[in-house]
Amino acid sequence: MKTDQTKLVMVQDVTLHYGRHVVLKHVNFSMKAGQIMGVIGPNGAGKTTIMKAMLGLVKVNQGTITLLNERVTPQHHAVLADNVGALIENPALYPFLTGWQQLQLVTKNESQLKWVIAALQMSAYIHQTVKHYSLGMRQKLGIAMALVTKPKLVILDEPMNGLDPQSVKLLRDLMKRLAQQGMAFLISSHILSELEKVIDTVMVIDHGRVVLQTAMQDLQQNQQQKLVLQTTADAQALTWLQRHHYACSQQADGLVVMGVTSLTPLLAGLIAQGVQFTYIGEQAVDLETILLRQLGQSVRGELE
Ligand SMILES: Nc1ncnc2c1ncn2[C@@H]1O[C@H](COP(=O)(O)OP(=O)(O)OP(=O)(O)O)[C@@H](O)[C@H]1O
Repeated sequence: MKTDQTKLVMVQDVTLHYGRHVVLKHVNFSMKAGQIMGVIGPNGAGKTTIMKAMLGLVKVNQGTITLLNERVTPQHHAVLADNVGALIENPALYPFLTGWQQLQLVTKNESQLKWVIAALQMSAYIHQTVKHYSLGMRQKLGIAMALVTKPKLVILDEPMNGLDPQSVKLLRDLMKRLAQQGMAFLISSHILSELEKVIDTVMVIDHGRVVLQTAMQDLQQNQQQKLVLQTTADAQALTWLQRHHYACSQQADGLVVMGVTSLTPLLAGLIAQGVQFTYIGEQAVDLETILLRQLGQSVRGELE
């Protein structure tokens, strides 16, 4: 697989309506090889619909979608066959086939089949008929069908559905490895805490509009650092910090101090007061909190 950095996918000004209901409104984004983009948004926001449009499963009313510079529409989608793997909603599986036989519907290449079965740790049940599979086993098989040919782009709608924590980690690590080899992923999920461990770019859709699209690194860097201190004398420490103009508050996990750029004067000052530390750390800010803050700011920005 080539790690081509040029645009793999371009979605330009896509608008789509079902009857009078406008489901996607002027959606624009692009993806390149090796990118892992997360799509998040409330129920009914349009996440599945944009994925379906990219797969030529629904017709857009305005705008264009291209993959490797070729247009994708319900009538014109040859480029998808060799380059895209997808799992949208529930995997379409034949109950009386075995997992192996299902995978063979996608490819007969034995080394690819063996690779994906080992990568997703499915060998214990791959020769059982699918009607005996649990929800998580079916989901893994659906993911395996999307990955087996190592396509350039993999689209996964809620891939963590029904997976146990071990399988979630397995999938996450696998996606990261494949992305390093150049495979691009577009993934939707409601489990933000899981998504943030794997994606490098996040796109938030709300009411059919892209309301935020940003690199995770930028999102995290823009956040103010928060220091958490647990001490033997919190009240005394708080008084000293406030007197020295630190923005701080007493919270459940300790004293939280915002925007600390240099630790030494703060620690030296408190130690001089006789305060002893039982814990010093950074407060982790999760994706949900960051996004809510960012979205709050952008909504405020629009109102102002
Ligand atoms: N075939 C259809 N005909 C009419 N309306 C549809 C159709 N498919 C989806 N919709 C509507 O389009 C909107 C977007 O649906 P979509 O499935 O893309 O949302 P989503 O963001 O994936 O939601 P969820 O998180 O619940 O999966 C919803 O209001 C839905 O009711």
